Formats: sequence, C-alpha cells, structure tokens
Amino acid sequence: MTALTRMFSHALHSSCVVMRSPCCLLTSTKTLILRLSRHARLPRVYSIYHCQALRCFCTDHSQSSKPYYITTPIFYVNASPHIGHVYSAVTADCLHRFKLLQGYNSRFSTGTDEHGLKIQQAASNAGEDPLNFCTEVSQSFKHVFQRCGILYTDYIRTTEKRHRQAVEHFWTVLHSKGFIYKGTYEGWYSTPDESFLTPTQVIDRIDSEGKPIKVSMESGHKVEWMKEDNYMFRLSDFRTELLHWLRLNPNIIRPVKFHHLVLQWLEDEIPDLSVSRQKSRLQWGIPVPGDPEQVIYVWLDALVNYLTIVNYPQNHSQWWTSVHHVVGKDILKFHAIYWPAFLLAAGLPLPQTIFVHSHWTVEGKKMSKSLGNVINPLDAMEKFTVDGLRYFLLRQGVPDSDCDYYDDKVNKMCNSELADALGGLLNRCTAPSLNPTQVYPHFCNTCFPKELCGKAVSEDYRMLEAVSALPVLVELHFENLHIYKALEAISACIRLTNAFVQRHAPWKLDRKDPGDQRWLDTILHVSLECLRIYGILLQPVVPDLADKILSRLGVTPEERNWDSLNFLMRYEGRDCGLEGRALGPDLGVLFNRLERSQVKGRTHKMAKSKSQ
Ligand SMILES: Nc1ncnc2c1ncn2[C@@H]1O[C@H](COP(=O)(O)OP(=O)(O)OP(=O)(O)O)[C@@H](O)[C@H]1O
Repeated sequence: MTALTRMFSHALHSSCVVMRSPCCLLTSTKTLILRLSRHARLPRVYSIYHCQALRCFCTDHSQSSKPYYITTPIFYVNASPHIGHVYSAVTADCLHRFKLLQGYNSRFSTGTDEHGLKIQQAASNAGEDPLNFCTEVSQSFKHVFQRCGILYTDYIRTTEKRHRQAVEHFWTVLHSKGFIYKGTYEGWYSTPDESFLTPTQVIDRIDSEGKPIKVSMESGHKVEWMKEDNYMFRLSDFRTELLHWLRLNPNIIRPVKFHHLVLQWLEDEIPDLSVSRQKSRLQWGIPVPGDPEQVIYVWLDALVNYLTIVNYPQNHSQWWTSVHHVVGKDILKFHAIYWPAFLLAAGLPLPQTIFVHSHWTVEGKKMSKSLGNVINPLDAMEKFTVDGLRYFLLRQGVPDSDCDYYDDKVNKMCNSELADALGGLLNRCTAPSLNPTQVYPHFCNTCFPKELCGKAVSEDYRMLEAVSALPVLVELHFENLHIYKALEAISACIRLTNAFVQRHAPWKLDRKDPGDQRWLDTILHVSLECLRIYGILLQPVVPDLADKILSRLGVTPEERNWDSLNFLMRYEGRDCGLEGRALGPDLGVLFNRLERSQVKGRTHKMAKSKSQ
C-alpha cells in the first residue's frame, strides 16, 4: 500500500509541476500508467483503487461542456461516395461522439466541395448543369452519411450563398493586408489533385498510348505545364512562423509521424501560391472580388468552409478557438501548410489539432474515384450492417499506414469480435437459464473480497485491474487518433471477461445451495459490470450495438456518460444503483453471425463513378 501510494502521489505531484498543456497532460498520464503497471505485483486492492483514482485524474472535468469543433474534409462531388470517404466521416463521427460522451459541447461539420475544374469537366461529361450535378452528388453523400449514423451537426455545400460571402470576406482581408498580389504562375499543375507541384515533385512516365508524360510523384496523376496571370499568396512569408508553431506544439498533427512529415516539408523553401485561375480556363467557382476575370483557387475556397460553418465573419470566435480537423493524408499539405498560413495572414487562431488518417487500398492501390476501384458503402452496410462496417473500419483502420480492404476480412472480424466474443458474453451472462429472475444480480464481498481469500482467483483480480484502467487507456488512444488501439484494448478485456466466466462455469453451480447461488450472482454481477463499461465505451464506435447492450443491462440513457464509468462499486464497498434492477426485455441476439456465403471472398465492386 505505502509503496504504491508514495509512487502515485509522487507521480501526481511531479505531473502537476509539468502539466501546463494538453501535451503535458498526455505525457504525464502515460508516465503514470507506466509507473502503475510496474507495480502490478502489489496487492490487487490498491491497484484497482488507484486505477479508479487515475481515471478521475486523467479526465479533466473542467473541460466538460466546453466547445469542441470537429470537421471532416468537405468531399469533392465529382463522383459518388466510397468507403474511403465514409472512413473519414466515421472517424470524425466517432471523435465527436466520444467528446459528447465526455460532456463536451461538441460540434461536427461535414459537407461537399463543389467548385473547380474537375467538377466543371465531370458535369460537362454528364451533359448536366454544374449546380444540378453537384446537388445530385451532394445528396448521395448526405444519404450515405445519414445511413451510416454520421451524427453531423452541420452540413455545408460550397455553392451556398453564406459560403460565398465568407470566402469573399476572407479574400478581401488577405488582399487588404497585402498578402495577395497579382503575378504570373508558371509551373506544373495537377487538375485531378487541384495542386501545384515543384519540379522535384514530378516524374517521367509513359502513358497508355506510349507517349511520355509527367506525373505527380505523390498521387500518380498526370500534370501539365501551366503559365497564366494569377493572384499569388505570399506563402513563403509564413514558413518560419509555421515551423515555429509546429515545433512549439508537437501535438498539433497526430499521429506524430505526420507531424514530422510536415516539419520535413517545411525544411525546404516554399514558393508563393497561386490562388486564382483565369476565368477563360475555369468558370465554375467564386469570382475574385473586384476582378471578374479571375476565379478563386478551389482549395482556398474549400478550406474557408470550416469558418463559414461557425458564422465567419460575424461571431465565429467561440468555436474557432477549438477547431480540430480530421483529414486524409492526401490533403495534409493543404491543411497543415496552406490553411494555417491563410489563417495567420487573416489574423485568425490556428487549429488545435489536425488528425490524419491513411488510406484504404484495394489490392494495394488507393481506393479512389479516379481509379474506379471503389467499394460502395451502401452495399457494404447491407452485408455487414451499419455497426459491423463502422466497427471494422475503426478497428482495422490504422491511421499511420494504409490498409487493404476485402470483404472476407470484415466478415471474420465481425464474427469473432462482435458476434462471438461480445454477443456471446452478453448472451451467456443474461441467459434466463442462469438468471431466471432477470434482475441485475447481487455482488457478494465474501465471495470476491479485496484480499485473495474468497472464491475469486488471482486472474480475476487482474481482470478487474484491466477493466478499471480501460477508460484511461481508451481516452489516451483517442487523443492520438489510435481508435484501433482503443478497440484492441476493449477487445482484450472482453476476452478476459469471457475467460473469467469460462473459468468459473456458473452453469455448473448448484442454485439450491445458498453459497453457490451467491457466488453465481457475483460472477454474473462482475460480468455485467464489465459489459456495462464496454457498452459505454463502445457508444462512439457502434452506437446501435452499444445501445442494445446497455438496454439489455437495464442502464438508463442518463447512466451512459463518462461519469458512469464507475466500475464495480460494490467491490469498493459502495452502492451499485443497478443491483436488483430488472434487466431489459430484449433477449435477441446482439450481432448475427455473417455466413461466408453472404460475402464474396476477396472481391470488390468496380462501382461506376458518376463522372464515367
Ligand atoms: N482510399 C481512401 N482511404 C481513406 N480515405 C479516403 C480515401 N479516398 C478518399 N478519402 C478521404 O476522402 C477525402 C476526399 O477524397 P477525394 O474526394 O479526393 O476522393 P478520391 O476517391 O481520392 O478522389 P480522386 O480519385 O478523384 O482523387 C480524402 O482527403 C480523404 O480524407
């Protein structure tokens, strides 16, 4: 006791000294966990006690009800949505729901990016008016997002009047401050990426007709030499300031790998950026204020959407100081260099976090509209259910590296982790055969005392420690966008709980024997407490499944927030409000096993993009 208490208070004390920023909080909490874990051989009772204490410490409750503004990229409407877009949206949605769970006043925006040459061309190929074309595709994004439970609070289209006004204002501010000047741009340009490239970013290739071409090294898209009179943004002026910002705040871009990448990009000089196109080349966009012969560069236009949402330029400040972007790695440069430079020029605060994720690939190639190797998310939800697909994307998607998608993988993961492990546990522990009265069973301190002298064995105490520490771990992983690690940790705990039930085989106990009955109730109580914690923590990931679990346990909607993660109060000698309460009536299966015939092996749909 004394050793751990000393260690814990020392750790708390030392962390208080350094804890000046969220980064320090994270570092010091990690240190605490490490120090705690080294003491795993101390008497169990103290470890559990301290894990609970640590959780209270880790969650800074003063943050509750503070604004937290999450954005997804706005999606380019040159074709219908695919799994990659859904992944961006589900990741942001999961963060949003996690923040709501913790009591933040979270706001979450998404929408569609509707200007630019690609859309002008796609609409023309489809023989449609650009706005009608955009409306149609924007609706399909909205539909897919609603279908997969994306709980956005704001949906924006860049063709809206409010957005045009925000962009015009933003441009005027930059121009009046002297950060935009008239010049000539000459260099490589990739229309598919709407991106300018330096000579070192392009390489020689041979096209399908055997002609030599230049392509972008990053995306592989063909580039063209462009020379035109444009408005230029003084991007080069901001290189030092951006470097300083990122070096001073090593936690801005997460996971950290991408932070290093941006720092590396900034090591080299960055040229000024062309921020307009001649109207003769591009008509579909917002005209430059005061110069109708020029149209604003699609990326400047698109990035301002984050401000439009929060009512820029009227009363955006409450939200703008707490903005967190979720982006794919393909658009990191736009979000981590261009966007902060524009904001600095406009005199606005910089983003708090840029969460970056990698790509879903199909047979090693990025799933992309241009390649047409896309998986239709509606088909995938049909096969695997909404929660099945969400779980797979977040459990398997590693933000640091690309991940190959195939149906069989989704099938296996859903069956083993949702149907068997989680569903099986719920089913076993709430079965009327073991619990005929269908109430939340009572816990007996004599059967499961704080010292190792009851019916519980040492593995059981280790399980309690793991489940007690779970909320802290989950929170830490979410902070780094390592949602897959959070799910890995939950999954490991579910395995421990299943092993606990298996070890004590409550179905073999004699219910007529009062001692056995007390122990049986205790086993079920502990298992349901574990399930309650898993249910609460899984809400941001699989909202419907989590609701099913918590409803079956009789947990009310008010008892599903972060403060309700008070695991196994009876073990601590405190009251448990659920004891003796009726379980929910739904005896149905949590997640139906997917048959292999339901999903085809390693196939993928070559869905036709709208532009084809
Ligand atoms: N394969 C993917 N994996 C993960 N996220 C993706 C993927 N494709 C697109 N996204 C996400 O959607 C955003 C918008 O992508 P975009 O509209 O450029 O789609 P795309 O299919 O890559 O299109 P294109 O083939 O025309 O480049 C990306 O920045 C990224 O956040």
